[in-house]
This record gives sequence, C-alpha cells and structure tokens, in this order.
Amino acid sequence: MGKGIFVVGTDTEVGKTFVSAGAAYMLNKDGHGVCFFKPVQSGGIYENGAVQSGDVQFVRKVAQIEESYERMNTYCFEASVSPHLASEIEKKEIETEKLINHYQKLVETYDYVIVEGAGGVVVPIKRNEYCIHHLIKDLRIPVLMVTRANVGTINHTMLTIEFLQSKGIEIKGIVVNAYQGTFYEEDNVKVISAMSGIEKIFTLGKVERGEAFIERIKAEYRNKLDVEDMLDMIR
Ligand SMILES: Nc1ncnc2c1ncn2[C@@H]1O[C@H](COP(=O)(O)OP(=O)(O)OP(=O)(O)O)[C@@H](O)[C@H]1O
Ligand SMILES: C[C@H](N)[C@H](N)CCCCCC(=O)O
Ligand SMILES: [Mg+2]
Repeated sequence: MGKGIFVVGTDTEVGKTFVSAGAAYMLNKDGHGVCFFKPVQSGGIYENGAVQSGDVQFVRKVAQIEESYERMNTYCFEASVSPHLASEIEKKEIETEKLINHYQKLVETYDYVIVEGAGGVVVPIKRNEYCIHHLIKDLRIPVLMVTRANVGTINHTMLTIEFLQSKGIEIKGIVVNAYQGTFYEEDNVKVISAMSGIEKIFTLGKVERGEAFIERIKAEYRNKLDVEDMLDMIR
C-alpha cells in the first residue's frame, strides 16, 4: 500500500500542477513508483476529439508517468468554472464514491500518489454538498500547500492553513511558488513561517517560458527541493 499527498492551493492558478509535476518528477527519477491523480478537472482541453485534463497531460510529460490517462483523471469538464458548476452545465453528476475508488486503486499500485484538487480548498465539487476539503478528509491524506510568493499571499496562506487545521487536516509543508526573492517576498516567507509554525517551507523560482521549458522546470526543482525533503513530507 502506497502513500498519498494532496496538493492544495490558496487559489486557482497558483502552481499546483507545476509543483505536482516537479514532485512527481523528483520521486520518479529517484526510482519510486509514482502516479498523479486529478479527480476533477474543469477547463479541460480538446485533444484527439475528447476533452482532456491539461493538468494530467502536463504532469505526465514532466514526470514521464506511463499510467493510462483514464486512471489519472475521473471527471473532466470543458467549462472553465468551478467543478460543481461545470458538472451542472454538462449535466454530468459527480459521484464522489468514484473519486475515492479511483484513488484507492492508484494507491494500491504505486508507492506514492500525488493528488491535485481544483482551485482552493473550499471549492465545491457538488453544490451545497461537497468541497475539495471533504474529499481530502475522505481520502485520509495530508496536504502539501502551494502558495503565491507575491503581495497578498500572507492573508491567503494563513486563511487556508487555519481552515485546514480546523478540519483536522495535516499540512506537511508549503511551496511558495514563482518566488523571485524580492525583499517583500522574502519577508512573506518569514511571516508565514513565524505565524504558522510550519517547518517545511520551500521556494520555487519563476521559470521563464520558451525553449526547453520542461527541462528548466526540472532543473529548478533539482536545485531547490531535495528528494529527501519530498519523501519526508509524503511518508
Ligand atoms: N514557478 C513557475 N514558473 C513559471 N511558470 C509557472 C510557475 N508556476 C506555475 N506556472 C505557470 O502558471 C500557470 C498556472 O500554474 P498551474 O497550472 O500549475 O496552476 P494550478 O494551481 O494548478 O491551477 P488550477 O487551479 O487551474 O489547477 C501555468 O501556465 C504554469 O505553467
Ligand atoms: C477553472 C479553473 N482553472 C479551476 N480548474 C477551477 C477553479 C475553481 C475556483 C472556484 C472559486 O474558488 O470560486
Ligand atoms: Mg492545476
């Protein structure tokens, strides 16, 4: 039986997929059996005549995961809105049992499973019923938080931490993403560290797009986050 970690963000577009890809790559390179799981994707992309999860495709590419696409994503909706609304628009009900079962199958097969939600932790999967944090509880796994580095992150990060702790969800660490080392970003990390008491806080730099983007992401990861740190969090 393997272990799972749920990558949560303080918002959408903070870099959950970016961080998941790097983490999966590091573990894979170190010889561990690792898979990525995106239970619900909204804002899917058209590929080979079907709507697919761009997050799954990105992580598979960076980490060279060979698992079939179907096992790595349960629901994928085209509308780029909250999952509960995307599912209503497309008249496809999300069965939460399915999400749990798919995760179970993966965690029985792999040493480590990296799960990515959608947006932040209070994003609804089913209207008035079930959110990302409910899924985290049902999967019984700890979380790795991804936060922005820039101005505004102290508030978002602390609110997310307080909320997760109030639900009894364990936070293994924080990745402060797209960190550029400005004086205020440096101070943001200090403040979050002191206010939260969370020991494992890492920073990942902003990788410029263009040629060899994937290779530069991998290099950024190798330089910043030791595989032992990653294993420490996920174990
Ligand atoms: N450190 C970084 N350097 C360069 N680009 C980055 C970095 N982090 C994220 N990005 C880019 O920013 C965009 C948003 O990141 P990402 O897709 O990982 O966010 P997300 O939190 O997974 O969003 P969602 O809630 O939609 O799943 C992507 O295009 C990604 O490639
Ligand atoms: C479409 C987007 N990229 C994500 N997949 C879903 C983000 C949902 C955010 C909902 C909200 O917090 O208001
Ligand atoms: Mg994502």
